[in-house]
Amino acid sequence: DSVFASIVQAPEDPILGVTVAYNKDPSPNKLNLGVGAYRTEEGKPLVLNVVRKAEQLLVNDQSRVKEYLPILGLAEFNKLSAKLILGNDSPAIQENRVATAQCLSGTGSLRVGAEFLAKHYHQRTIYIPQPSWGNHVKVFTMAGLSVKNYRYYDPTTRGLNFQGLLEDLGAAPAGAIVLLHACAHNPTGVDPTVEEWEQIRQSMRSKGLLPFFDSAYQGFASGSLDADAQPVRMFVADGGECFIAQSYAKNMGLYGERVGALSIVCKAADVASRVESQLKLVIRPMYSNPPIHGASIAMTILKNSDMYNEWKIELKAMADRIISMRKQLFDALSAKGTPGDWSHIIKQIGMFTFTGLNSDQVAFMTKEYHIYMTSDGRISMAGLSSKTVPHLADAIHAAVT
Ligand SMILES: Cc1ncc(COP(=O)(O)O)c(CNOCC(=O)O)c1O
Repeated sequence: DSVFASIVQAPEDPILGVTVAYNKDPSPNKLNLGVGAYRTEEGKPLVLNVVRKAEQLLVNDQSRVKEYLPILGLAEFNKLSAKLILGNDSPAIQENRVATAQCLSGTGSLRVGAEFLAKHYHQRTIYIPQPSWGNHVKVFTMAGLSVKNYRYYDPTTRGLNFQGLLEDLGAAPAGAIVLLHACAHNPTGVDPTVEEWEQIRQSMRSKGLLPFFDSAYQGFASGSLDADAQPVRMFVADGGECFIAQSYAKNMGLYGERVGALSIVCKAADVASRVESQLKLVIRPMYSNPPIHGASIAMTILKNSDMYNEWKIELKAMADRIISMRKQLFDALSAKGTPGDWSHIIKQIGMFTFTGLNSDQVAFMTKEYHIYMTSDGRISMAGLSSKTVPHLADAIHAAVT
């Protein structure tokens, strides 16, 4: 018999498995609020107009070939990605202190950064928020880091457990790596305020903790690329070092193109160039070099000011639609007099609302109302439309009364 006869069936991914269950449901009014992918008011995936335009330019450009990219990817894409998150006037960029590699979207950027740290950094412990994106633990563990948690979400206030966060980071060993969601925390939608970020920065720098920013939603939380990059820029402004993983999946809608970048901000230019050379040794045996198409689309948009501005308008429209879904859901529950305080729905930001519904209530909503969402009570607001808000409000109302 097969040499793999003893292999057992793996469980479905907690997030992607929701879509598998949704697809199997024959109900006409089923609603998928699971995976964090933007949907229009009509419930359809969105390809940004500016992305279509960029693709058209690429297709029409007869000079383009399909040669291998360098190990670190498209150099101009890397420069433009660093500028996007660090700001055009970033001293770190001007002083050539940033090593950037085009990676396979956010996940690939996190993984390459983790493998680099496991190979070159003296501390192998990474602290991630409790809760965090479900894939974080696996990405870092697979890279050989040991994962610990720092308190982040307070279920009683459905807000930030700021004291717990400071205590846990204060108790971390000197030099420990700390994963920080740059904006729009997944799954809670709870972000520190600017003042709280400043306190976090001071505390981390005083202990020499190494920040690893995960920026998967820049521009998606507030609608402003600069506002959503503020926390990252505060840390980089102090001259310290940090890792930044960027994803263009959500804010450019390039999900399946796997477009992202890892930037390592170093204290000196010669360090950055040596770090960059070592990044190549991590990437070469992993996937050799990154895919050309998606990064070419992103680069075309980022380098052309008209297209960049068009992108900003479309990005804000997506963020605004999500914010209006928050308001509509909150208003619908208020109108129904649904028991409980639902103000967190409009206080939280980004793609997700951490409803506070428990797994039994989620299971009830799936069974009775065909609402598909992760069992931790997270709903992707992008999956809602004005037409479907009443159905969700009915389900939540029934689940809590
Ligand atoms: C915080 C965070 N980091 C990184 C990523 C990585 O995304 P990608 O590798 O697609 O760029 C994601 C994407 N999340 O996927 C949607 C969901 O949670 O339902 C993310 O949320």
